[in-house]
Amino acid sequence: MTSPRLTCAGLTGGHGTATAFRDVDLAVEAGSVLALLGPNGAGKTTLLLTLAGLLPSQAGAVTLDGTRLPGGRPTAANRAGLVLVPDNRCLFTTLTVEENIRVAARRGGPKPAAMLEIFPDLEKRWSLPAGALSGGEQQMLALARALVQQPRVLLVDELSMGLAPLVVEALFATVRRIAGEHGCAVVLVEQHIGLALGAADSAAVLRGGAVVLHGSADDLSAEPERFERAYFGTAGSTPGSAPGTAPGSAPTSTPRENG
Ligand SMILES: Nc1ncnc2c1ncn2[C@@H]1O[C@H](COP(=O)(O)OP(=O)(O)OP(=O)(O)O)[C@@H](O)[C@H]1O
Repeated sequence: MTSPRLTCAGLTGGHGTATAFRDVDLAVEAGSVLALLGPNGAGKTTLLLTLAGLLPSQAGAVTLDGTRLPGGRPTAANRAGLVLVPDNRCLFTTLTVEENIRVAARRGGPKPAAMLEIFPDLEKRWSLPAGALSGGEQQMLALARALVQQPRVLLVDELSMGLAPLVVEALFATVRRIAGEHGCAVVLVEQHIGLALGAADSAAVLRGGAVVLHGSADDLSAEPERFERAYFGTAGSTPGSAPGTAPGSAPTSTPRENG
């Protein structure tokens, strides 16, 4: 039996001595997408930064293909194949699109132009500074910079931030393609619940630093009331925040509700 591409077990972390999330167990298979959802301040970004080694964990372990990663060591995590696309995209705004990808590329890896196969819209922007791109194009460039590193695990924070839903939908389709064709495991931290569940294989809801619901994306989409209870901690509904109609919502397994 093969181990999942990425796991965390009993992972607890935060900022300094303050704990932002605790006892998180997750597993993501190669080629699949996990959506990490939850209200503001739930601890999603802090968890993602801890998985990427940018913050030290307070307890627990992260493994990649069965090998434990040293906590709090971003370079080691990156060398092992973990690549983070942060919510601020981290582009060099005065460098061209091509230069942005080139500085991220690894020796012996794909050439920057190979990224045009996945992001053809960047071709007409190839020689422009990244700062001159639209928000959606900048997000494509951020993903291209990640992909040129041939990630085994792609961690994406708030892909949808500041973008129109149609642009987000296209980007999620690209992320799905990246997972499928490149066989990497993807963790998406997202506020856009419906679109994220539509793009993901599995999802976890983090609230108050704890995973309160975890299951297949189809199952979570099929049970909006249960999802909202977990997400908001109440039985009430908030228009526009419920998971949208994810495709293929037939249940395949029962979502796990924790508290
Ligand atoms: N740099 C920091 N220093 C200290 N505490 C922080 C820092 N960043 C975040 N926190 C705290 O950690 C907790 C979790 O924040 P985090 O940003 O991980 O949540 P989130 O679920 O990503 O929220 P959002 O969806 O609003 O981005 C919050 O209580 C927040 O105030």
